[in-house]
Amino acid sequence: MLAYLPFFIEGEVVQGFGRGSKDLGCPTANYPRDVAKSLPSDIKPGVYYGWAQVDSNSVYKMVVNIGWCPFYQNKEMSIETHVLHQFDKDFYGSLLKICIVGYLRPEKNFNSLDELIYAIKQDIENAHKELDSDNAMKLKTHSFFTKN
Ligand SMILES: Cc1cc2nc3c(=O)[nH]c(=O)nc-3n(C[C@H](O)[C@H](O)[C@H](O)COP(=O)(O)O)c2cc1C
Ligand SMILES: Nc1ncnc2c1ncn2[C@@H]1O[C@H](COP(=O)(O)OP(=O)(O)O)[C@@H](O)[C@H]1O
Ligand SMILES: [Mg+2]
Repeated sequence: MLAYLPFFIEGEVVQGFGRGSKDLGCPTANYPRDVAKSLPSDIKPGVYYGWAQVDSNSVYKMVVNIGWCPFYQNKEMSIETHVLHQFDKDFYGSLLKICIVGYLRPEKNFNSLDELIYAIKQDIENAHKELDSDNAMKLKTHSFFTKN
């Protein structure tokens, strides 16, 4: 787990591996490699939940996967945020700010894509619940999201 939660990250949204996560109903906004490299070295890979803001727009709930995606065996660590909001269009090139509030589970390998999709659905449900707590709600209005 991140020893220092809440943890704040900001950076540009770039192209990922284009594995069609949109087809899975779960697009993930990827950060550039240098943002992943700047994370504390003792970070625990896994699935976290928190708040996300694209440019200076509204703050929404999110789930974020930090790690190597064992199902796909990525060579580099990535940070991928799925915002729990239906956007009208893509936002590549935008500034994405996230506040990581809590930890859900370790990254896992799966026997099939369907099992990965099911796990992500559970993560989204759990994130929704956790983020309704008073302590989590306080971070939604943190100055990180209001200052420019
Ligand atoms: C909430 C969430 C949980 C995830 N959990 C795992 C996991 O346990 N194992 C894994 O290999 N990948 C996991 N992933 C990452 C997916 O494999 C990843 O989003 C997919 O590779 C799409 O990558 P792309 O954006 O580069 O196309 C998770 C992604 C999200 C959003
Ligand atoms: N709710 C959402 N959460 C995250 N990204 C979204 C969302 N809706 C649209 N997008 C767009 O989809 C892109 C990610 O799609 P994805 O299939 O994961 O492709 P890539 O492999 O390039 O990351 C994001 O960069 C963003 O522009
Ligand atoms: Mg992605």
